[in-house]
Amino acid sequence: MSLSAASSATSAAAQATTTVVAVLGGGISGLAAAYYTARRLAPLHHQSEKSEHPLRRNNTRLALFERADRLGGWIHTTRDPATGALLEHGPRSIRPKAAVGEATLDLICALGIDDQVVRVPASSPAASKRYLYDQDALVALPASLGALIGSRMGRTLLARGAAEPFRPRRPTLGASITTTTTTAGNTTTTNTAATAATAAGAVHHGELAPDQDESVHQFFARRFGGEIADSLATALCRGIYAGDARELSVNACFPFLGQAERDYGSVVMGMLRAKSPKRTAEHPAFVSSFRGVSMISFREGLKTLPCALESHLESAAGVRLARSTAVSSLKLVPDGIELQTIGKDGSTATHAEHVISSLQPGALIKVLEQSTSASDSGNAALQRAIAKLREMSSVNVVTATMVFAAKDFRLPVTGFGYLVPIRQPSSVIGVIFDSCVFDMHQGSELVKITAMMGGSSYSAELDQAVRNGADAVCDLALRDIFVQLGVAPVKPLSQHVRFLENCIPQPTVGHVSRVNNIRSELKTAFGHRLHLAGAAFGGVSVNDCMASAHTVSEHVLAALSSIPRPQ
Ligand SMILES: C=Cc1c2[nH]c(c1C)Cc1[nH]c(c(CCC(=O)O)c1C)Cc1[nH]c(c(C)c1CCC(=O)O)Cc1[nH]c(c(C)c1C=C)C2
Repeated sequence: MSLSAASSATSAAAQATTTVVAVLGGGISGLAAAYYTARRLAPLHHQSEKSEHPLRRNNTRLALFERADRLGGWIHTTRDPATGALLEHGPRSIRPKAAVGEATLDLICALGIDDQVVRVPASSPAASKRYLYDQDALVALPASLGALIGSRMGRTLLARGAAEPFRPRRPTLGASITTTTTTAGNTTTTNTAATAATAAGAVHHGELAPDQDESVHQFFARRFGGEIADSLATALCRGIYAGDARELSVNACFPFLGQAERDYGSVVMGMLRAKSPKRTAEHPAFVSSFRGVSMISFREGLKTLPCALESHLESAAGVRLARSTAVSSLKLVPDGIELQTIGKDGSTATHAEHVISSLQPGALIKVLEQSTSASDSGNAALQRAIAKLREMSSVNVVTATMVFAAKDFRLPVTGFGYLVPIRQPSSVIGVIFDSCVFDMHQGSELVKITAMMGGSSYSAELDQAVRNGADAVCDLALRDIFVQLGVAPVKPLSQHVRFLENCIPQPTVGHVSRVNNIRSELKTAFGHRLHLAGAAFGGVSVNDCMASAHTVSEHVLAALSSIPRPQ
């Protein structure tokens, strides 16, 4: 479909406002998708100023719809009125590593917020020291080879690691995998038929050709043994997904592990030989200045990034940011998609040539349930997409950030924080030592920690505490934290609790094929005009969200084939 055909409004959409691209959702994925798309549409908009080019007639080239009145989604930074400490209620750091991290650095530079970046050097304790609270003891995760050899965990890991290259590869498709694991003294034997997965398409979660899938726990148990699976693997899955290693997919969560096994027959060998793909930086001097940097944030916290994207888009010609506006349905029409939106001024129709959804699966299902394709086969595909989306799940996380006076409370160790494996009874799944990581976000007279609770281990006890209010949640967290840290109980100066509903999508076993399936059904239902971005479809880190937004934006721009690429 040519751009000119697409931008001439149909009779059905005669009353509708028009746009070339509509973005659903104004979290970091939606903002990044809007930014990358608008940036590439902008040169054409200027070129078309003196012409009758459809983009000129179509004054809005990009519209973003967000149900809330605030943009930024889970990235939410505030200041504690009591102590002045900076509070991150969602993600709190970005890793400037690998291609996705470098792309974020380029974006930071392009947005002109490079002078506000704060850095955590890889050599600092915050970057190099992490702990496990396992079997009633706080143990350091070995950071160096020397430390690794000296530690009990290191010896287990080394013994397993040395044996790992000689362990057999995963059985082939259709064969069954038998895993024996030991959890809290109980031995469980799981016999799982290897899941067949299609290899179509590529998202971050599935750049591999996932011919088979298994849980992260099964993978670790098979390659390194039940002890490592029960301790390290369950803690790792909590520390990234607040999830359960027995349910999460190894192909989706740690694609490089399966790839290493496929390519080299061994994770250890694969890791030793792994080469990260080369990427050409847009701002090479800035990007290379982050060698030896492990994590970054901004002087005023992570909100600096969505706020900069928002102000950039606000001032860009032809871009409309519709806050407090929910999309209620989509309808495939001959030359695009007609969106029904509900805002402060009531219901409106918008005609878009392409739609990028960054909505979470739950919100997308609600929209799709009210939507229609153009044919019976399209509507059947739409129903199949909804059914597959319903198979996706996410978890609720409760965060409790507590600020103490440094004179009353000292952490017994420095570092990033600690994780609690599933086998260890605990009300917290992990604790971040915020003031060790970004000391500039609160004065040196304050100590700030964040307890992470819930996720796949959301308990009745936590639920009751949530119902009883913030003090009850903090009391529950501190009851265990003081014991785990081996310090005397002390009252915080201030405490802040957030209930983050469905905040982390869970890429469970079969995720890669599920996502490929949903994408393909939606292509049928919406004639290749509806595109998916966001953490549930492309990876949970801030970097992944922005990288998947970039990829989707490139697909849309390629589809708008009559738009010339800027020189
Ligand atoms: C205890 C709960 C959680 C902690 N962080 C998160 C949860 C649910 C969320 C989270 N952590 C990571 C990501 C990916 C994005 C990124 O910044 O790279 C997300 C969404 C990163 C991460 N955190 C830990 C590890 C091993 C990783 C993978 C990347 C890396 O190797 O650096 C460990 C970890 N997470 C938490 C703690 C307390 C902890 C270790 C001590 C908190």
